[in-house]
Amino acid sequence: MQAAKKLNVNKDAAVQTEEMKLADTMVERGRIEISGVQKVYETKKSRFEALRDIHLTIASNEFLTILGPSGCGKSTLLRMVAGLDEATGGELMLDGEPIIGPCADRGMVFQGYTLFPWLTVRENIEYGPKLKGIPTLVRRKISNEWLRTIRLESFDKAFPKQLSGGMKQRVAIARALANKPKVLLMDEPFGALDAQTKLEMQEMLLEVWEKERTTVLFITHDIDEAIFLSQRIVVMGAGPGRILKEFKVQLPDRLAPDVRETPEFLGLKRELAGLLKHD
Ligand SMILES: Nc1ncnc2c1ncn2[C@@H]1O[C@H](COP(=O)(O)OP(=O)(O)OP(=O)(O)O)[C@@H](O)[C@H]1O
Repeated sequence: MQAAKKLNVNKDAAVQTEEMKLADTMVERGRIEISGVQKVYETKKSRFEALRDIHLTIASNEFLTILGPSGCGKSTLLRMVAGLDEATGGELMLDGEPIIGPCADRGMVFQGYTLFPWLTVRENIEYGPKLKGIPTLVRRKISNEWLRTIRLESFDKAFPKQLSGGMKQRVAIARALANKPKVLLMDEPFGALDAQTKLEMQEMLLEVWEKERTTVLFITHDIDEAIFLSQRIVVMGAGPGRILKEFKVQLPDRLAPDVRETPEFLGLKRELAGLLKHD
């Protein structure tokens, strides 16, 4: 009887754990809703409409890229999602809550290197968890794992000035994700890198995203980069900034060495180039 009871208790606990796991996967984490957003820059003498009537929903765990020419308002939109800038019309929500300012639930990686120069690589990665009060040993485990993922284990004690551009951006990604944000916001993060390093970084980001499945909002004007990385691409046009069209990206095998030569990749590339040329 006792044994049966014990068994039952264990079974209940196991079922409970499974149910909790299931509930966890069902919770929407990192869903962004942008509804009718407008941005007007106004001074006493001038009025400039940077964004008009933007409607966009980014699903939980989605990798979405905004592609568009210089000045179409990509960064303005991303800054609003980050809570660094306010819309002059419309609404932005994260998981059903209005976005009213910056918060640790949105990690950011920009083109300019944004590491703390006075902290080592490991300290940069542990910065967010430390602010959250995570104990030293757990922080060490988190940073060890990230140092392995970004292949910089032997640079743990190095300072940002001792790193190459690509290495700095790897640390910036690790630092943003070590904090377990709901959303990762990336504004041309590889824009300043040489072509080869850029390709390596794109592959690393894809690997990390496959593992973490954080919602990513990525900004670029590089068509190849957008196709390689994204599940969906939203093309914006300028004057005023608005959404022109969106594309679902379906590639046979994204990490195959010849992915950029596949008919799917080249066909989409042609279509995107045509759209950007005619806007
Ligand atoms: N603070 C500001 N005051 C006035 N105009 C601004 C301000 N910030 C941005 N703009 C204008 O809004 C428009 C959109 O700028 P934004 O930086 O969002 O474009 P972008 O698509 O990200 O460009 P890029 O690819 O060159 O970074 C531009 O014409 C820019 O000049």
